[in-house]
Amino acid sequence: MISKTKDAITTLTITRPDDWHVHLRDGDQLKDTVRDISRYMGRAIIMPNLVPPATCTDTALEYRARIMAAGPQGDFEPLMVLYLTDKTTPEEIKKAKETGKIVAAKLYPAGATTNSDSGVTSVKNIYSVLKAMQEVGMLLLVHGEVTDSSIDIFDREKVFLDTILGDVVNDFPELKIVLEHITTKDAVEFVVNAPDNVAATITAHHLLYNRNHMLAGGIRPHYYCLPILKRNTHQQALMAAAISGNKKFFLGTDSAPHYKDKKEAACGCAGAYTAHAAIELYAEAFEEAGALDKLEGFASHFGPDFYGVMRNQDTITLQRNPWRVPASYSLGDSQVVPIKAEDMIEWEVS
Ligand SMILES: NC(=O)N[C@@H](CC(=O)O)C(=O)O
Ligand SMILES: [Zn+2]
Ligand SMILES: [Zn+2]
Repeated sequence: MISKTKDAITTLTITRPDDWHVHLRDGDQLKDTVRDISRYMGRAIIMPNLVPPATCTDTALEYRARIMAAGPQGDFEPLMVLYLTDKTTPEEIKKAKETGKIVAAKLYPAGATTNSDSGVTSVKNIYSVLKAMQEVGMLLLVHGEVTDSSIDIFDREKVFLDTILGDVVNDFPELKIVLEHITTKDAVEFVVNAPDNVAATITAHHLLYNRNHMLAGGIRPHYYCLPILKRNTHQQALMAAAISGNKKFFLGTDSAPHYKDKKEAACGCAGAYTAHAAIELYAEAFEEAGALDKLEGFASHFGPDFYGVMRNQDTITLQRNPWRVPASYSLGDSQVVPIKAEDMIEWEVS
């Protein structure tokens, strides 16, 4: 439901959204990340790239218990994910699935991103695991970048699609696959042309920004994330996909906090924090594209439909009420600098 005064839309009520890709970290950071994610998200897919990673059923369930102990608001439900390694077994997949609390497993090519060193060194090493996932109906979530140092960082997503993911899609026709945080026109086309068991998440920051925001007029480390921001033509292709109404594209923030001093460093960490204003940032992007009416499908319908779970039954309301984002938020015993720090956000969730 949309209300207008004169021409501007002032309130927007949508089915409660879910976040299909988020990093909550662990330890004393959980009180902060869990507070933010559970403000209005119904459910979230919790990424397992902890130190050490959540590679088995027991560690994933223990992590879930720590998230619940951090005191989420409302009926927030964390959906857990197993971190795949070369050593993951089909038996572990079956055990995880039987818990009902672990809904997916994550393929990190070893070395591709933050805390991915224990990831998979060759997708062939996990073919028996992918077969088991296909059989039991567990989703495969993919960080889609090659790690070959000879491949330019701006090409790593496309090369992954061409040399790795295409074969996986062909070899496992019944396996549900989510290509996470897509960043290129090539990825949009790959997903559009793939069968219905292949979908993708899109972050708010890849809709709002391109590599100029990170690199023109000074280097801005808080925009540095992986896959890296691309040129504006790719940003436009992502926006077109997000507002297309195509059910294969849905919300996954990839909100990934790192301490301020770890970002503002000679060798800064990859990851952007957006959970302080997740749906608000998407609303800005959709409004800029003149497509606020497409936000609900993307944020609240297509994700649960693809995962095969019920849509949330209640709603949230966004109001036009511009507010200034703080310079930083507390994160554990330190600080995180959020996206749009000290800048204005147009929308507020009431
Ligand atoms: N996206 C990022 O730049 N970083 C994520 C890892 C990931 O999702 O690839 C993180 O955990 O910090
Ligand atoms: Zn990733
Ligand atoms: Zn991520």
